[in-house]
Amino acid sequence: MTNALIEDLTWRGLLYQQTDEEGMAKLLDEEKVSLYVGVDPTADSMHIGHIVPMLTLRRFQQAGHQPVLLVGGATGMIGDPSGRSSERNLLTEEQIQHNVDCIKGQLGRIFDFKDEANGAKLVNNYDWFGNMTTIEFLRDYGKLININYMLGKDTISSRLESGLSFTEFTYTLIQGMDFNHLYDHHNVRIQVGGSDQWGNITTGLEVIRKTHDEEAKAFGFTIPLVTKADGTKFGKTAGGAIWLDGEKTSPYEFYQFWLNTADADVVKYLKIFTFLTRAEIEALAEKVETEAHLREAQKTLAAEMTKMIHGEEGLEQALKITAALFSGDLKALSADEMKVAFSGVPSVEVTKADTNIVELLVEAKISPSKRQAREDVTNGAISVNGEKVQDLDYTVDAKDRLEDAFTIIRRGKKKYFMVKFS
Ligand SMILES: N[C@@H](Cc1ccc(O)cc1)C(=O)O
Repeated sequence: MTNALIEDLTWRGLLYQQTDEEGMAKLLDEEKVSLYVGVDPTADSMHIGHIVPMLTLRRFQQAGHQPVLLVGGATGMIGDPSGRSSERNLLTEEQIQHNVDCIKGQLGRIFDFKDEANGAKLVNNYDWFGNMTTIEFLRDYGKLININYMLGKDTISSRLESGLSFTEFTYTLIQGMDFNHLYDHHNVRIQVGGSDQWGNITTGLEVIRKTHDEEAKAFGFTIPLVTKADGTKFGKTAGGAIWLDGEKTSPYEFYQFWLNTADADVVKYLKIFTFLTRAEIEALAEKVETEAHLREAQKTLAAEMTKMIHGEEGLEQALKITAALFSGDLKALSADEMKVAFSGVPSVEVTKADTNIVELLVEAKISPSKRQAREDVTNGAISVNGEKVQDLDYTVDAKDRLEDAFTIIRRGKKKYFMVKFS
């Protein structure tokens, strides 16, 4: 019998390396298990790369298994060298505590913590490392792992030339001890991680093997790196990473990020990121083939993701701003929404408070020359805060300042500029 969950994960392309494919499938057929994924609090928000293993765990939860989410209060203080070419800077304890709190809040948007049978559990590895002594660490755990074994790991060997501190070198053992701890105390049988976590996951299995008898059975698998068909890096825009925190990446920007997915990637992302069913995704895939210009798959992806992370309200705001920018009619937007809508547009500073529109266009380099600026105005190509301005003598002044701070100028159909007055 094939396991329906495994079949679904395979179809979604979520299984990369597995320590024991058959063993894990058998386990999942026989029992409801607990499984875990960890995240280090290196920032005060997760970004969309972090959520792929989380969403995968959520799929397990929907199938009746129990997710255990580890926030690395201890490991965050050490720094995982996996997938990094240089040593990390250490964060202070206060920063880490703050980050842990922020991340915990975000996990609530993805998981169900309430279900009596298999509600998600949250753990922090600082709870078992905070008071461990050096002697205990070296005698009880250091002895379990051979240096040669550790040097065999890509994440370690690849850093030997460029430099790797003893601190980061031990990271894999610390994470391995987590797996062992969760195995013993939370009955966790499977660890999931991004593709760079293979080395750390297998160290955990090694620790479990060494501290238990033959009967101990634990598994691990990694998830492939999310890629883009054009070869550029997924999840990054010119403005940086796409964060879950709405203050860092507004719901509108978040929505736009997904909406801009290429046709070549959109079906893959629907599988990885959404909880739409196979039939629903296949129907959308069909539309990418037959009526790609309608971008229904992208719109669905963007709506699903924005709703998941920012709720109905966030989605509504994103749709409202999107519609306003598309039609050029900004009147429906509040000053606050204007700020969100234009946070990504080029902002230019001008010095004079009250400026003739033509001069302003030139000074802010919105139009390339004075002649062009005049033409733009008379042709009706210029609007100020969404209102067309065709009068060459128009003065942009305090009445045009949104929140007393900025003015939105549009040139042509889609080019927006935020003008600030200094
Ligand atoms: N090392 C993982 C995070 C992690 C930390 C502790 C663990 O036990 C598991 C995973 C990462 O950097 O993504």
